[in-house]
Amino acid sequence: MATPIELLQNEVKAELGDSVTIIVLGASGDLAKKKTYPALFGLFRNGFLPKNTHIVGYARTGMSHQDYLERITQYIKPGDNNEHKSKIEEFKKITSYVSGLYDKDEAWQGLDNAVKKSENDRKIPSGNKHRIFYMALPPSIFIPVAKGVKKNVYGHEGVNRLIVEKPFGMDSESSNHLAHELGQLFKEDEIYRIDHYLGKEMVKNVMNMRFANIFFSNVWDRNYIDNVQITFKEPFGTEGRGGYFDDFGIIRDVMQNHLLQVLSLIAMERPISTDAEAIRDEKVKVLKCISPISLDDALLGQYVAANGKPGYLEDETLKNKESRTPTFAALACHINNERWEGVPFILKAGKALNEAKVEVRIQFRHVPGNLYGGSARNELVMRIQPKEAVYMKFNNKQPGLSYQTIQTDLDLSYHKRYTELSIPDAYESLILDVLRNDHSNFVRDDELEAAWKIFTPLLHKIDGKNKKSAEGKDSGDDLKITTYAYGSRGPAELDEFVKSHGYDRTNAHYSWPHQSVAALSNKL
Ligand SMILES: NC(=O)C1=CN([C@@H]2O[C@H](COP(=O)(O)OP(=O)(O)OC[C@H]3O[C@@H](n4cnc5c(N)ncnc54)[C@H](OP(=O)(O)O)[C@@H]3O)[C@@H](O)[C@H]2O)C=CC1
Ligand SMILES: O=C1O[C@H](COP(=O)(O)O)[C@@H](O)[C@H](O)[C@H]1O
Repeated sequence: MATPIELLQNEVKAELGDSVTIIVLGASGDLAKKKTYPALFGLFRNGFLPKNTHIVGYARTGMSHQDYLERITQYIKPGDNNEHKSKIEEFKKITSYVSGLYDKDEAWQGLDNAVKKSENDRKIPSGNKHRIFYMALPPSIFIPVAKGVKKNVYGHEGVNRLIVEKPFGMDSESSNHLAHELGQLFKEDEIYRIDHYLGKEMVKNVMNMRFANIFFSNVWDRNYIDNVQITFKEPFGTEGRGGYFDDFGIIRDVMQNHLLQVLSLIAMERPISTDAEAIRDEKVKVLKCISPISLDDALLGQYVAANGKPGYLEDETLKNKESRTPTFAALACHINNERWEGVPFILKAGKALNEAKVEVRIQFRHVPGNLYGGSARNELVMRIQPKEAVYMKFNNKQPGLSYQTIQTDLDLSYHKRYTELSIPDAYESLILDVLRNDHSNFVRDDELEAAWKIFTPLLHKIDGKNKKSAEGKDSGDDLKITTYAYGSRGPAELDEFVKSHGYDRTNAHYSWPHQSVAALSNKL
């Protein structure tokens, strides 16, 4: 019987046979060196790339072959054994670099010639000359690059796939424009819009957890769940990325995409199958039930200097030194359907906070007529990072002579349970999905449209705050942006905000990971 790894390898083979050319556009950039090439190496090392693979890097920067190899391997984790080191050397042999412009047909033809030469050198038969284009580029050039590729480098003797990185537009209008332009050039099934959160282990686990466990199905609705929080916390600011970040803000950076994707997996109905379109159909349906976020449901903040760390406005790369762009937001989404009416889904995200953490926290209702008085509410938490875990806060008799009810947990911490496991990076998993032609973990065009509708009115208000009129007023005057200290838990108003949306910590004196049993008994 085939192992899980062999099954995946077989799926790649069924799709691409023995050959593919992967073309990394923007190969000189940050994403390419930090994520794309290390992920490609991971796939190569584990035998997922077809045996006749070549990777061509393309960008404007002139680089020697040696410089290119050094650049693309600098973020590959150094292995502790010779086999790993020799794999890196083998990996270097299957890649080359072409330098050229993004707006000249001759330059693209130069790339096409290099790809054709490589295909001929590898003696790839017609029909198997598959080409995968990975756009690791700034969004400002997505459309011209897609046009150049389609006109000059698109293959006619095999399949073509185009991987696009976020951001997919700035609002509904620009996103629809991008979708329209890409749609003129590539078929929807050739396009893979990456949201790397969909490649994270715990995010991929949401469907398995929800739909492979009977005990969740009957409690997964407004009758049992009081509120859901999806939280993203980073302990560092925008240092060095202020130029990019200021045009986007925290909502466009991680909420409209990463956190909303997680929300749709938690909230969607059961798909008719695990087929990509079935899953994406359900995600679109639930997104369409969410009303645009109102001002009353938003708490926005920007970090200020504290503990020797600079405030957002002190970031040297920031052009607008009076920027009102939020670096923190808590937003309550309301899903107007039979399952979720009255259950707020609170998205919270911030830079320069007190810790690194991404999690989903589902808080259940109080036990009606509880025999044990005011016991704490149950919570189911999916820790996405760091240290993947699923834990359930639940109430239990205090072990020993006491009859008290105490809050404790059922804890599935991956690093304790799966000690031999090394979880692949999200990008590795997603590029493998492209090779297997599985769109489940990629964003469909109508999903994007529905997602932008939820955020665009609020985003336009925020954008208005950065645009002052002649009288010095801004068009977002009714919108408050508060401050919080670098390294804090966020704005002081946050606890009140989540409380006002139902989050209740009465009698919850316990925090995960659990205290030792000895520590508990000492407290008796
Ligand atoms: N960096 C990261 O960690 C993440 C990035 N992303 C997304 O990935 C994509 C790429 O990001 P990243 O690698 O950081 O981007 P970079 O700014 O590093 O750009 C990638 C390459 O594009 C070329 N380039 C940059 N600016 C321009 C321009 N104005 N006109 C033409 N070419 C330009 C440069 O190559 P050359 O000049 O050599 O042609 C550069 O090396 C973006 O869409 C980003 O949002 C998503 C998640 C994380
Ligand atoms: O897309 C983005 O995500 C990162 C966070 O990704 P993670 O995998 O490290 O959780 C975020 O830092 C960045 O601002 C944003 O553009």
